[in-house]
Amino acid sequence: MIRFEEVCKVYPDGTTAVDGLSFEVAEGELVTLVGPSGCGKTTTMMMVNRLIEPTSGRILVGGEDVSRVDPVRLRRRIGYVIQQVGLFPHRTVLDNTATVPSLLGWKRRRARARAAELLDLVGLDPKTYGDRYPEQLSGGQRQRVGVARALAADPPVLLMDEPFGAVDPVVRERLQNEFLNLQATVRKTVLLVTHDLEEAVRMGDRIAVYGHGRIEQFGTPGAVLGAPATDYVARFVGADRGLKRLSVTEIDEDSLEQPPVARPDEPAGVAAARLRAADARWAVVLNAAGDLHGWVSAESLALAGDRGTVGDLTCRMEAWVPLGAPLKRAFGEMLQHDAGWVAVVDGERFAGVLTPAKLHEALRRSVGAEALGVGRDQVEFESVADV
Ligand SMILES: Nc1ncnc2c1ncn2[C@@H]1O[C@H](COP(=O)(O)OP(=O)(O)OP(=O)(O)O)[C@@H](O)[C@H]1O
Repeated sequence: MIRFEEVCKVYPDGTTAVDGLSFEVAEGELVTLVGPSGCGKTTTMMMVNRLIEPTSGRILVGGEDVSRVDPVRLRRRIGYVIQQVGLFPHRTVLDNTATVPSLLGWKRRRARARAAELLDLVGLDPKTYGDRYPEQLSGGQRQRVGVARALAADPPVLLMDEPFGAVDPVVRERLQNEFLNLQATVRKTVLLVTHDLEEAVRMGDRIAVYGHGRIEQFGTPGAVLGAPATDYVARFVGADRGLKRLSVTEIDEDSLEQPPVARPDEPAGVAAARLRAADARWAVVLNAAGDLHGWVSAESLALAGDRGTVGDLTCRMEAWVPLGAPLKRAFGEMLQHDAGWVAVVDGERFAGVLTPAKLHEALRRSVGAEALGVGRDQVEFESVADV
């Protein structure tokens, strides 16, 4: 969808900002460009919408050489989100959002209706915020308007230059997650520039790690963190890449342990005997459909003796995560609840539990698989007991 072919940019003063760049962003893919300050990320991005012209090489968008498209028309087809947002101070939020549809000649009513729809999509109630001016918004809200405006004319391509750079880390993480949810629906082809590796890893389907004017490695976040292609990339991703991998490795069903199970309507004594025989200290409580009710300790079952059912003694499950969530989230839940394990659910269905040992095993498996360049499903590893 976006294709760079041997693109170079040398500024008039002789600075080579981009040096023979070739890569592709597939339709619906989000690629992050990450690297230290001054390595050519912004130059790369601005050549796509012709705010900067390359010295040599070609850039294609949707198969069309951008140098043959009128720049103004081109920019209306490409959403652009920048750190400073660049909202018009004297226009309301609604009018700011409707900018591109209006320029494209949409009728005023249609443009404003579309803008309201987009504000809603980025989490700003158009009735509350639509008539405000940019200065009456928080930094995070302004960024959301920036995203809404870029999406208003439904461009297939979105360029984002440090889009979440101007807000504090907490708001930043929230905006990143909101954007990822949005992207799951709108599926734009996105090129996102950042100097923050965490952001690149969290947001990108693939990451391009920039050295000076060149891509040092282009691959999935897992591959870049797990198997840095060069010393430069290894230094850039840093020694704590194992920890960063927690953010990109998903919890899968194979990584889970299956603890003993009890039913809510079961007599406490029956469950107690079963747990004793299995030498287990607790069981998960599931209903007949396999949905998670909570957990019960062997101790409370033993104390109850012949009185009552498992359901009476069931405790709420505080620490749980959905299947497919990153390992980092499971780790966070364990720490937050001071728990030795965390339940994993697939919708309502209980899928298993993740223990620290299983978490470690899953992490090792994903690092090993990426380093060998083989799919995770093709790899068999020793179990925790063998380690
Ligand atoms: N108009 C210009 N004239 C000369 N050199 C320039 C010009 N614009 C940028 N450069 C140089 O080109 C190189 C790449 O700049 P660019 O802005 O693309 O980097 P970047 O990776 O986006 O950096 P940052 O993260 O700091 O924004 C830098 O060395 C910069 O000084």
